[in-house]
Amino acid sequence: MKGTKEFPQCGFSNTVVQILKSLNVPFETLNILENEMLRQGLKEYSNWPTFPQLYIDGEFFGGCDITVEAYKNGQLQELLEKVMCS
Ligand SMILES: N[C@@H](CCC(=O)N[C@@H](CS)C(=O)NCC(=O)O)C(=O)O
Repeated sequence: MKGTKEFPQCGFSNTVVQILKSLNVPFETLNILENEMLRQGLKEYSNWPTFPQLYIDGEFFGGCDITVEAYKNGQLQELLEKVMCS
């Protein structure tokens, strides 16, 4: 993401952080603004051109829009429950 969970530096990144915090799930963040190699490398790895990028259980889930949509329709909560209980 851009910034950290303590100090998001972009509104899109902040939105995803707030969703994860509201769901009370453990998560870590990496600040791509501090690492240009990570910034470019993650875009290639996920084949996704922007940040934030949410990974759940090591798998790319989506950016901000996808996360918000999945949160609203309950799919995000469902997936997180599955992953946390496995
Ligand atoms: N629609 C995107 C919004 C995120 C976005 O547009 N991020 C831009 C601007 S903060 C970005 O990461 N651009 C590539 C870059 O800065 O390397 C989403 O759903 O995540």
